[in-house]
Amino acid sequence: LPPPCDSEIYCHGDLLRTIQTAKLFDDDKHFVDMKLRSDPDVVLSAFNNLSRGFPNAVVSPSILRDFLSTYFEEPGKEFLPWSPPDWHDKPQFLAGIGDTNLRNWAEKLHHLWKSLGRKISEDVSTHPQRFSLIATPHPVIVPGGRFRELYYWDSYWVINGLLLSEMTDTARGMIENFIHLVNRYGFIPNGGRVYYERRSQPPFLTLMVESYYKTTKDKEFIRTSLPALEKEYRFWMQNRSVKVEVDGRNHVLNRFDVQAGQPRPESFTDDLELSEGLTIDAAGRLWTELHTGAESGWDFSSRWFVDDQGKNNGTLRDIRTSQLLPTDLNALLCRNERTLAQFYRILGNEVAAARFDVAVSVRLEAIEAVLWNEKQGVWLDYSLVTNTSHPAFYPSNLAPLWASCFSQASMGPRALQYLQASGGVEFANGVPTSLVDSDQQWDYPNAWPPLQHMLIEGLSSQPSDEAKKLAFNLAQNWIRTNWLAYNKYDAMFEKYSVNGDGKPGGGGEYEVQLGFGWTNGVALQLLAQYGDRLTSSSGSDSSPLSFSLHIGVLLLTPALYLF
Ligand SMILES: OC[C@H]1O[C@H](O[C@H]2O[C@H](CO)[C@@H](O)[C@H](O)[C@H]2O)[C@H](O)[C@@H](O)[C@@H]1O
Repeated sequence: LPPPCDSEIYCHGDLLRTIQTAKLFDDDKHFVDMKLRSDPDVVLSAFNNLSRGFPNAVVSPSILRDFLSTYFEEPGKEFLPWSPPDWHDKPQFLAGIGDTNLRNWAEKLHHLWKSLGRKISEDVSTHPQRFSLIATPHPVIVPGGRFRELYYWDSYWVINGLLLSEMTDTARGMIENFIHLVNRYGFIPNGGRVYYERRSQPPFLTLMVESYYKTTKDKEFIRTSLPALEKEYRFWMQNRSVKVEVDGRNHVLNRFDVQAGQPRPESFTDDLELSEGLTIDAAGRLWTELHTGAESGWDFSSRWFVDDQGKNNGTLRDIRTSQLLPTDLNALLCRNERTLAQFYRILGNEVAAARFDVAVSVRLEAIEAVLWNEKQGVWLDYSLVTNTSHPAFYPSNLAPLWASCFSQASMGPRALQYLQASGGVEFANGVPTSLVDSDQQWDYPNAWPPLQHMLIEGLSSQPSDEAKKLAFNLAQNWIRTNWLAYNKYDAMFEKYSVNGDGKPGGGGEYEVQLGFGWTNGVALQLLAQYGDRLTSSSGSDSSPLSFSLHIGVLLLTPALYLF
């Protein structure tokens, strides 16, 4: 299997292994974000000379540090400070927020775009071989903290926030960057670094264009974007789809599936340590699945663990993301297909629109046959190992509601019942990513902004008052959590804990990050949608009693959640 990219500095080879395993930095991402002072051949030959001076010996950390300061620059040098020129005071949506505390806070969130804007230095385009950063034609809004570069699915919520902030030029520039990346790679990499080059993230480009169109009504932008949107769609259908037979009928659904058989450069030692004791083949399979888990955006989660018996169980060593058909990815592709049909219709191209109508019908049939679980009354990830559903609760089980991709009207109310009985909406500080406390960051007790938003949007689009009320309660809980944390820490976080009011999330392989692109985007969207009703002072109807009972059950009987 190929390495994560071709670069012998940033993606494979002795230099990468030596520096990362010497653990000179707290975070492996530090080294692979450093800029070269000379071209790679010069640096590689200097490194070979250096190691030749120490036959059979480990080069000492101080010599490696000297080597790094001679040949590399600290991360971050590839950007110039950039304040988006279309930023202006008091975008209209602020006036719709009734609660004065929340309105003032929303204004501060609107200000944060200025601190997250980055312009890429021209040096990156003229000497690409000296950078791990991938040059894009327009400036970007980054998530923040260690995430110094653009990220794919994060940018959907960032762009929605920018559009509310009336920063349409910045939003358009970000979309054009992604179009540029599709044209260059045939798909959009996970993020703007060469070490993300072999994997993508959940495909949100079509929905970014939809958001931009809804704000600007710019048909011409749809026309110019469509070839790239089609190209990305083809990538997912040709490289990330699989045939599955259920009840004697074949269906095609999508999965995450990356071909890169070495440790992730930005988490090199984590991946190496995780593979200790495995054969070379088994280690290669594990690394491939780690890349695949990262492609899902849920890196990492017990959602992807499959033990020897094929059960949704185990630890990170049991990660088998490629062996699952995820509900959310398929709901997203269904929404993409429907949106592409609408785009073609807007442009008057009925033939192309009909092609995507057919894709939607085929997908709806597959979602019903493979992902809908009649017993639980919800959609569940489907295992290619056991040909059965994975029964645990994840907010992603409700993604077809968000995408409006279900074939029978009764499925909406049944999914609502499932959600209410699942235990997932009992928490006053957000909906956890799962009910399994695995110490991975995409698991209990962490709650992530995009998942809250998809759930709330899905519920609020349902016809029933009950679903709409739940959507509002979840929005109120989430805003309260973000707001309390902001007051305590003067910061927005990439994720929060459902335990404790205004507590940042944790777990996983890096410290919780501040900034934070998608968190700000989601908070602004909820403040705009529910601004007349949200308050800074109260929670929702969640009862503390059911919360503590739930925690009791969670800690005492984890096996319950496996069936
Ligand atoms: O370095 C570890 C991993 O970090 C990223 O993943 C997390 O942050 C991203 C940016 O906010 C987010 O898109 C992703 O969902 C998070 O899990 C990176 O995307 C991973 O590829 C990387 O391995």
